[in-house]
Amino acid sequence: MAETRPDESAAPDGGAVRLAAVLAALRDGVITADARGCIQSLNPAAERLTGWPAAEALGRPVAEVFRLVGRANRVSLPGPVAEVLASGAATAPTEHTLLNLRTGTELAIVCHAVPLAGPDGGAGALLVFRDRTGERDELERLRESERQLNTILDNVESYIFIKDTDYRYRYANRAVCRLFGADLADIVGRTDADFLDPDALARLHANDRRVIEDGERLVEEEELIGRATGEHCTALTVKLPLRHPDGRIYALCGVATDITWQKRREDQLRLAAGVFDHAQEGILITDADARIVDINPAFTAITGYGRDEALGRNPSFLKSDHHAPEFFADMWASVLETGAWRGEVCNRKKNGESFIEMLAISAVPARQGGRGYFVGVFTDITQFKAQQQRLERIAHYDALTQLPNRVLMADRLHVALAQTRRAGDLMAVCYLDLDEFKPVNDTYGHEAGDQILVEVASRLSLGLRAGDTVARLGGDEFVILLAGLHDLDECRRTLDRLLRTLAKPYGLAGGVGVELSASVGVAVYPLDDTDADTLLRHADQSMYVAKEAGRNRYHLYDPEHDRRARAQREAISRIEEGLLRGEFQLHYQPKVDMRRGRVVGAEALIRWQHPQRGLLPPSEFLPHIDGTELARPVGEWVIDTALAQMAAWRKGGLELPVSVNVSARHLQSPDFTDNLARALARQPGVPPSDLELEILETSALDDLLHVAGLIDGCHRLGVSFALDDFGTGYSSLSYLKRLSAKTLKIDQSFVRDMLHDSEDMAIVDAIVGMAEAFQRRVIAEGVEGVEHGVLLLHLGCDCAQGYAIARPMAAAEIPAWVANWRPDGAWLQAARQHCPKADLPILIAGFDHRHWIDLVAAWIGGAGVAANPPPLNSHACRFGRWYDGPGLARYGALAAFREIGPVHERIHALVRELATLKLAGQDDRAAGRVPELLDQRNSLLLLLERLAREIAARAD
Ligand SMILES: Nc1nc2c(ncn2[C@@H]2O[C@H](COP(=O)(O)OP(=O)(O)OP(=O)(O)O)[C@@H](O)[C@H]2O)c(=O)[nH]1
Repeated sequence: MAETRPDESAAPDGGAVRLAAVLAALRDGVITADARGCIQSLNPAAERLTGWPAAEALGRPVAEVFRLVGRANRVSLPGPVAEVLASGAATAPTEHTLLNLRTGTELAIVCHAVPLAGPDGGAGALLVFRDRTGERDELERLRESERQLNTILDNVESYIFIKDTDYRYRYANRAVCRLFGADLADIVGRTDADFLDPDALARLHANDRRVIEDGERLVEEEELIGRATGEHCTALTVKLPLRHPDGRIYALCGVATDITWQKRREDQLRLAAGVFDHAQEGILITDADARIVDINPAFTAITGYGRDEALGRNPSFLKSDHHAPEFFADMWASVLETGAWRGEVCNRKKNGESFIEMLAISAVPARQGGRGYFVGVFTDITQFKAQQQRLERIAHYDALTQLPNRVLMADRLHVALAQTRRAGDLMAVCYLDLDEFKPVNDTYGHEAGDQILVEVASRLSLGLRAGDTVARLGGDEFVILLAGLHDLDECRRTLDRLLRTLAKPYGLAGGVGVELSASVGVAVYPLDDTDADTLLRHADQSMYVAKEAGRNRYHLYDPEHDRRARAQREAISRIEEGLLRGEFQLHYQPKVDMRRGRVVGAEALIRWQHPQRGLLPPSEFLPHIDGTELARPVGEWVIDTALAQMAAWRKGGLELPVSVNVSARHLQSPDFTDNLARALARQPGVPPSDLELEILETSALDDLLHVAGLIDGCHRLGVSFALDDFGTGYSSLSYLKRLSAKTLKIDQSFVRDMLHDSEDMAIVDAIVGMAEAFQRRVIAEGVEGVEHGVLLLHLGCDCAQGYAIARPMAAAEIPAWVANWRPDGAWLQAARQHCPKADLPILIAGFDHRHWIDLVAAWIGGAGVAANPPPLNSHACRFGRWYDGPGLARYGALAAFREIGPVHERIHALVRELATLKLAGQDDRAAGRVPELLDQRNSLLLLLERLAREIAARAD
């Protein structure tokens, strides 16, 4: 702005007028102030800008009219006039905000002041200011617009950049910065070589040159790969030259859009289209209304229908009559409900041929606004199905008879079993095997055999109900499943009918007729309540029973019999295991000569030290192996062990003969004698004569002659035999005669009861007599009381074995027992005394009385009255019955006999007294009188002895 110098005007009037005109014309406000800072003049622009008319403003301080506030902080400022007046120097133009007091309007101004000499010669100041509000707003608008542009540029996905003619970046938006991994400041001034992968550089540069040098506008696809970030994209780049107004190119502007995703999508679509076109599977696409909208070439290849024939139609035009309408209804229900369906469909081709396809339908959900569609993919599996059916036939049917084979039969059996369980009726599994089929084959040839098998299959099939199954397992074996039976009779009737049918002649070529029969094993569920496999096995087992029973019959499986047989097998195998594990041991029961007071031997008795059940007697396990193969190894173990024990005792100075029990099975094993010889040889210190073999007289020695020979063979080795349990068999006499056993062992049942059973005594007496007659030794088993021994001695049997002598004991206890054993006094006395057999009843009457007294004493001494008392009537006790009966008849004439009666009566009277006391609860008083009772007993026994002596004396 030009300085106003009114005081320097050469022509006051003209100059003043011109000056006023100039001032009036100026757009800048001009204010002059005197040295005090009061306004001297202001031009119209100043009036307008400050809002102060000159008339009001003149004379006022400048600061009142021209009020300045800071642009940023809005604090009032002193203004340039004050500065000039204070400093005397001009101020530089400064931008401010001028507040116009009058209007409240805020203006942006630029102002400066210069010193000014007033007309009075005093100092003053000239203030010049211009309204810049319009310019400032424009600038603000420009800045705002730039900010917006940057925001847009930085937030678009596209890469936007400007390069100068040296191909250096002048601008890059944030997308570019991201791709380059650099800030804008680091990009500006650099070239692509600094940021992009070298591979793409040459092509990019060529494009840039076409724009910069040739002025072309390019639209190109470019690969952009950030060197630092590795970020990669395919971009569609638009590059255009930027020109000066004169047309010169000064820069290149590029906008690159990332089309990577679109490219991929395009690739995918291309791929999908390729798959669609080249797939082997037929593909059809329908709209939501099931109208075909597309098919692929394979569809045409499979069905024969071209696009024109298929498009717009419902796929049901392919359907055959194979499926019911419900099939398709279900199919679509599944597609709509689950979005998919998969299965086999039989359709019809254009040429009318039906084919089977494996079809998968998928519902493709609707996009926004759309209705979705369905895709069906199918493969022609007709060939495969045919092959599968062929294989299935081979796998499940017998090629010769066309009957179900074992596999299909097993399947049917499982199903039938489940049905039977549900229905609660019976099912029979019948295992049928032709009888003597091999000879038919051998005689008439394999082909004839085949013909018969086919005929058998046919007869069986025709003879059954629809629900039954007949299957051929192979060879001449068939299985028949009879389901829904109400009772066993129904099963029997069917089997009888089948057997009759099969027994009819089979006609062969040349008029030959062959007759055949069959054997059938039958397991009936649920009588045999087991699983399918086991039923079949049981039927098979029963078929063998039918064969063994004579063929041409059926045999029903018996579960209980099988259970017992199984238990038996398990027991045998456990015993075998026990033998291997050394769980068996021998105990020894001494045998004595009661007359001479000598121990004459011991019987070895097997025991099983069972790990769980403890020590088991032979009755617990030997019956299981009786007659089995295992009898031999167990028997051999017994002989070996007994011989080893005898050798051990001998070493300790005890020479004790031992007898062992030998089972019939063991004895009759072919190499028995040889094995025995080897066992003896293993113990050379033991004389064979010390070993005695006890064989059961009852053990059904089938072949007496053979056994007799065996016994003789063993005798030659020096080993003797005893017939055990003698008297219990049917042909004891015959055995005695035929077998050269040295010893007879009287069975303990006779010995035990002979005191009370005169018949048993008679048997014992007879056996002793026989032994004497045949010159055999005799020994009694089961001697449980001293009286048994006494009676045996009187009967002439000196040797005995039994609990009254010793129980079986461990081998280690035997030497001490032998050393300490003494015979009972009664035996020694009986040995000295001769008692005619006819008078032995006196002896027995004595035993009876003694026994009765023992019972009475025990009853009286026992607590309470729980047990019944022995017979109290003197004629009811065994002694009384003898006395009144046989005794009176034989000895009634003897005084010694008659004396006995009153004593016997007194004893009974006393016992009745004691019983009364006991029953009255006076147990102690009753017990206190027992010695009195024993005294009276002794008196009676003395009288009996006297009677015996008297009789003996008379006999002498
Ligand atoms: N023809 C013919 N024979 C067969 C076939 N399969 C097996 N065999 C014969 O059938 C016979 C079966 O005989 P077996 O059941 O063992 O004996 P079997 O003579 O019937 O005597 P048992 O069954 O004891 O009454 C054998 O000779 C086999 O060679 C076949 O497919 N065709």
